[in-house]
Amino acid sequence: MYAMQEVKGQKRVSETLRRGEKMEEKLEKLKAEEKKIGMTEAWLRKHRLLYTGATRHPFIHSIRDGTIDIAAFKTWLAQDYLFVRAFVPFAASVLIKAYKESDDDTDIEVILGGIASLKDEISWFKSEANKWGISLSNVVPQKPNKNYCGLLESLMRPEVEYTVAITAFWAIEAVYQESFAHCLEEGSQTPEELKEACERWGNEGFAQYCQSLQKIANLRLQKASDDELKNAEVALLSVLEHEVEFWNMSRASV
Ligand SMILES: Cc1ncc(CO)c(N)n1
Repeated sequence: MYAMQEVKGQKRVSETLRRGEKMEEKLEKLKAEEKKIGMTEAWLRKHRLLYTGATRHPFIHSIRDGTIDIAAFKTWLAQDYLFVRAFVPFAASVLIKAYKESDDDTDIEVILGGIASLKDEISWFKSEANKWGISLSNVVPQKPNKNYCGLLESLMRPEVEYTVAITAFWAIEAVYQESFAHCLEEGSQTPEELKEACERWGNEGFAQYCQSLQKIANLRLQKASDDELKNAEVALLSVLEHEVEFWNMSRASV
């Protein structure tokens, strides 16, 4: 009898918590509408500290001020090569979701453009590794890399909605864009031999591609259900956390 009451009590508590979460999502949506900004911008404001942690990491600062230990850069390069290889099937899964769920043809074109440049990116990783004397065939993924690839795997599942997947996709690309663009800004002292790497993600074309992804995500989020909104916000936070861990991993290797 007592146990039954307790179960009912717990149910009530979790129901109340769920309602609270739903109200919070609605509030965020209203705030975004009021400020005439997209949902993604509203979330980046809400989670500013974490976003700054991912885009202004000490690893990035050390590239920008020229104090980077080249061993850390080499670790990052080798590990990111593995990450990008795992990112390709994730991007393909987003493409499939866009084909099935989007009513806007241009979504496919933006995502396809991203996939096409991944082919070029993989070639770049190979020649860059060659330049630094790294053999990519013997690289073992480190724990934070495995965890991040695990997140990609989970987001590839068919039951993950397009809105959630495209939000994560945008966030993954945007973190690199913001991080590496920072290394090329005026006053930066990025070593000459690292500039090409920074250019890959810090260039204007990549910035525009990220904006296109963000626009798609915002349009989808505007029409999303409370559940989708919640899942998309959680996916965004997971991406940011994994990005921080990825930088930490690269820096800790020296
Ligand atoms: C860890 C990581 N995040 C984002 C990108 C952008 O594609 C990348 N190459 N690697």
